[in-house]
Amino acid sequence: MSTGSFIAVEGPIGAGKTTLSTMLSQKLNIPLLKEIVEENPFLGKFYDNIEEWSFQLEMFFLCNRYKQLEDTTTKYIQHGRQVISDYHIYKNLIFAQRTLSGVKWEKYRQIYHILTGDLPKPDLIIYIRADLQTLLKRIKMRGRSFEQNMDTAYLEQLIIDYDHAMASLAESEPDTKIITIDGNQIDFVTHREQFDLIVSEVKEYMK
Ligand SMILES: Nc1ncnc2c1ncn2[C@@H]1O[C@H](COP(=O)(O)OP(=O)(O)OP(=O)(O)O)[C@@H](O)[C@H]1O
Ligand SMILES: Nc1nc(=O)c2ncn([C@H]3C[C@H](O)[C@@H](CO)O3)c2[nH]1
Repeated sequence: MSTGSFIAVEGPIGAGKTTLSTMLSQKLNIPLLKEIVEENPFLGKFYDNIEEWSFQLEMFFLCNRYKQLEDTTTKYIQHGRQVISDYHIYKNLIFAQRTLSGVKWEKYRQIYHILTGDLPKPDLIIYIRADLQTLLKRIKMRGRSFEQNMDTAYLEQLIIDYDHAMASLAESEPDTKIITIDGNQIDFVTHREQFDLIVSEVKEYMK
């Protein structure tokens, strides 16, 4: 596998992962793996009642991502082909450790490690950091109905959890390069030159 074969874009809800990974995929002509959102049967129920639906939702995300990454291995990674995804499998733990507790968390944690132990890890993570105001603004602008009454404390906690998770990944997977983008300041959607800077940085790493 060449350096930078597998790129993952990460960040809290509404940070711009899908937007940036789609733009990079088009610009660099790399296939894109996208999260399943609209077809997720538990997401709406989850936001109405987190306690009731969290286990089903976390398992759904985990199984979907497992399947996608398994396919990615055979289709792209084993053949040294580049691929970009709008998530890192580790995000399952970031969310699940907040939404699950007790026996359910323990069961989930064990299943997570069994399923993901041999999945491919990205060579490069692009981490979009953004503060609460920026995320709320983008979630509102995107307008998915089930996200409009999201508890701000949940989102605020996720922002902190993401910072911890990225620091932990940097330590546990030192071979993975992490590029951190300040999503409050850098607007790669409306300022083309800011997107071009990200592209240069990614290309530099992929050499
Ligand atoms: N840098 C940016 N500047 C302005 N608007 C942006 C920027 N990035 C994303 N957006 C807008 O914010 C909204 C959320 O972006 P996007 O769907 O890419 O986020 P996401 O991180 O993939 O979200 P989720 O975690 O829900 O999957 C979209 O409407 C998108 O057009
Ligand atoms: N609980 C929970 N666990 C996950 O693994 C997870 N991944 C994404 N999401 C939520 C965020 C957006 O609303 C929407 C689209 O990303 O789905 C998740 N929620």
